[in-house]
Amino acid sequence: MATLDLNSISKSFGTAKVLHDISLAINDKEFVVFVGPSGCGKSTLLRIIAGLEEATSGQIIIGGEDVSAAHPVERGISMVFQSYALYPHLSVYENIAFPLRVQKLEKADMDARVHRAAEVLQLTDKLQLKPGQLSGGQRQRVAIGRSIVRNPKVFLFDEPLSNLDAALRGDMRVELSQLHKSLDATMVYVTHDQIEAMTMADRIVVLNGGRVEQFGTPMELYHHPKTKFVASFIGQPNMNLIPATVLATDASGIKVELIGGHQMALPVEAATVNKGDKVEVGIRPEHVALGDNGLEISVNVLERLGGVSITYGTIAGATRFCASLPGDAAIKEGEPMMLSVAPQDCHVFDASGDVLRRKSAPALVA
Ligand SMILES: Nc1ncnc2c1ncn2[C@@H]1O[C@H](COP(=O)(O)OP(=O)(O)OP(=O)(O)O)[C@@H](O)[C@H]1O
Repeated sequence: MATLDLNSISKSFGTAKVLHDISLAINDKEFVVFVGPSGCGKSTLLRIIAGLEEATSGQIIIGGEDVSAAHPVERGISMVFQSYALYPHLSVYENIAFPLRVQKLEKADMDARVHRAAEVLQLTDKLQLKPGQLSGGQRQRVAIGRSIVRNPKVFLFDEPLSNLDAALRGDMRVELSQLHKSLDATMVYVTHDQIEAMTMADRIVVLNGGRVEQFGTPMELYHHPKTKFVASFIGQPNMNLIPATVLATDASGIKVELIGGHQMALPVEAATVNKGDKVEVGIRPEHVALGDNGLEISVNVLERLGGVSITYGTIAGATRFCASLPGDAAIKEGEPMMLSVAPQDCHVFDASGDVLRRKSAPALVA
């Protein structure tokens, strides 16, 4: 069993507190991704799990055992870095075997483990080559091979794909997901790329300013973001946020007027807002349709991608609005378009950025 529990982890560098009381329970064999903007503390948290950095307070529990004070090599973890950190003068075989030589493993056992890792990573015919003769993706696979042979309880990845070009990153995402399935291992993966997070994770931790904003499955974060920060971080293109004023509240929801004058009845809990309050209504670009009676958008730029038409424009001449419409939508750059959106697809955020919980029943105020 390789569960990983973080109990109230905090970290300060001098007077700067960069991690605030982080507690997470990661399941055995789970693929968890830490995501967030630059400087939010992702790498520091990963390095604390690895034992490369010491937490100011809190505990790291791996497989039920408190390893907070243990040396990195005693924690049963293995870390893959963004820079592959391969030895250029050693062959692929020797690079993968390196940690086993340090452990003074018997030759036959070492040979078997290196070949098994090479097979999983499709590097068998590259074992005699030097890193300089490999592509970026192949080098990263060698670095992963070096971590596989140690049979760690938990794999840690720190932005392992960010040195690769976009196409190769896409291929490696798929390979890493397959690797996770074939190794049946617990993996923690750091990235600032929300597409990597959405496609690979069983669950995602969204970090913001050293705090956990939300921990959930990709679809929980997409459909039920708890904060404006999560809502705008997850999903591509980003969620639109439209300033609005609360006109009325009652037991069935709230009625708002969006900037530009469009009024909507939205089925959300009204407990934390009052008439006259400013809120923001979040609408995903893919949750709109061309319609007669709705939001009026001036289209500034139109991108036709074949399968979808993406428009960038404004509401009321100021608030930016992006729409993603299926196929060759009947719209033109420089012209206004009317969009409709279903109330149940709207998210409402109060002035502090917290979401107003959606009501399960779709009853609306009149
Ligand atoms: N050794 C250090 N000494 C002082 N401050 C540090 C140190 N390491 C990190 N920090 C600070 O801690 C904060 C979090 O850094 P961290 O590298 O964990 O962020 P990150 O989310 O991984 O960012 P990025 O995506 O840019 O790598 C930053 O403000 C950073 O400046």
